[in-house]
Amino acid sequence: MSIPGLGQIAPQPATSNKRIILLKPLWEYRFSVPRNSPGVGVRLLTGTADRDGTELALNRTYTFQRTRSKISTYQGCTLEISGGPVDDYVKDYADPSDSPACQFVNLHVAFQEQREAAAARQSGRTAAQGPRVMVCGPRGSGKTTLAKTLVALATRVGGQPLMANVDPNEGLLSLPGTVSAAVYGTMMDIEEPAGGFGIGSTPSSGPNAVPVKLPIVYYFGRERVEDDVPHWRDVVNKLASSARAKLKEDEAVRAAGMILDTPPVDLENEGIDILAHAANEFAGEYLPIQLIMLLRAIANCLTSANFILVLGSDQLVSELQKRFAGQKTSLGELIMVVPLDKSDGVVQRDEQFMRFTREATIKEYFFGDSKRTLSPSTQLVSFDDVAIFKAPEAESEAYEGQPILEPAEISAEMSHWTLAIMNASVNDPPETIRQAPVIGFIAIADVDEDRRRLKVLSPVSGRLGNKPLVWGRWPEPYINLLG
Ligand SMILES: Nc1ncnc2c1ncn2[C@@H]1O[C@H](COP(=O)(O)OP(=O)(O)OP(=O)(O)O)[C@@H](O)[C@H]1O
Repeated sequence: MSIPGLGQIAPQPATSNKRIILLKPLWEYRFSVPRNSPGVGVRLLTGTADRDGTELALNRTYTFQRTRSKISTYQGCTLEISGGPVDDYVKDYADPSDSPACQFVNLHVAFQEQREAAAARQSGRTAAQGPRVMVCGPRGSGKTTLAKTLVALATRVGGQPLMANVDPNEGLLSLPGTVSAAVYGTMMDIEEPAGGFGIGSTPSSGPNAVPVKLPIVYYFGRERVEDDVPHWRDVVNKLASSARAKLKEDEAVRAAGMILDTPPVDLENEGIDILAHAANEFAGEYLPIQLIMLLRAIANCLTSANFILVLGSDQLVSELQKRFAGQKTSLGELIMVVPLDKSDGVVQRDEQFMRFTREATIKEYFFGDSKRTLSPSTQLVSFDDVAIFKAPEAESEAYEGQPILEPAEISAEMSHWTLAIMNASVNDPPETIRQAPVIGFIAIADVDEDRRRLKVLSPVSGRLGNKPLVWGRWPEPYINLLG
């Protein structure tokens, strides 16, 4: 029996859009999946291949959605590509040593030697420390890709490195607007858009294809470091002490070391001359220089980075070399500034794409994705039963150069914003609340000012009343999550 109307649809001929591509050693299959595409399927038929360092299993079809990335191979491989639409091409290298991947793998080998030496020394009485690597460069130079690759290669040989991110523009295992760190002791989920660095790799009430990672997250609530440098420094300091504690207490993590992803450094507009000025000449005025100082602060506070990798900027290399030449870490190691080529495959992601990605990440946090459906709880909460804080505007009198929090007046303006739930008590001083780790996020679905009630979307059920919520200024409130 057929349902009236539906039985009359003519069967569609099955079309196959499968193609086979061959990659020689160090070639890349580069792809960009448009946002309305159901995804591109990639199946490894022969050889070995990886996405940013994490290997593909043989004969399994991986589906990549809303991402721009690459599949690389060290030994050569054959791939079957299906689905789409997708913009893609094969990047060949007449001389494989021209591929930036060669530099990356050489770096990994050097770090691995340091890790093995650290592990060997650890069996004695000395608590040895693996490499602490800071990745920096201009916007869109491939920083996150390199950091991800180094972490993936380390975990492939059994290491458990600590990955930290202090660029609030893209969250690591968290929503944008945060800084975070996590130990990577297991493989990454390469199918998720961020390739193992996304929110889909964290614990949730749904099933996970690969073991989840447990990040420590601090809330910045701004897009760029320059939007509130003092607060960014505070949260980075907090993250640094958490990272230090982890490296101290866990021998496996200490031996594997740390990889740190940093915000983009923009030198182009100011020029290298400015960089020669002394620190007191540029207080707050020249952001690029300020950023370099901040990078240095990170290097110092995150247990002394002993390698600074610089992607695609000779200017930044020379500036950092000047600043760090001959300097040693607190452990007495020389700080090495290593210049690296930027891959020509790195995609410049425009604001529209980034906005779409942010929206999709927030949606995924509450509702899951195609592999894992989550059911957030919807709660009606009285204005009197929640404590929401926000930072005063930098220009306001309450700010006075110091970032503090003040109780926020609940109004319709809050609709569709995502708020951070802080691991603190509502009675704690504002500074403690602002610098507390984040437990999770809620979204304000609706504000009923007449009845003084909020409609809140939360990943788990349970009262919100005893935890302070912080309302940042970014990411923007553009989604109506309940449709
Ligand atoms: N060789 C490559 N081929 C294709 N895509 C690539 C390649 N390398 C990097 N990408 C993609 O380019 C985009 C930007 O790379 P990445 O995030 O590593 O740069 P970034 O320097 O960290 O960016 P930002 O400055 O915005 O933080 C990502 O989508 C990444 O997957």
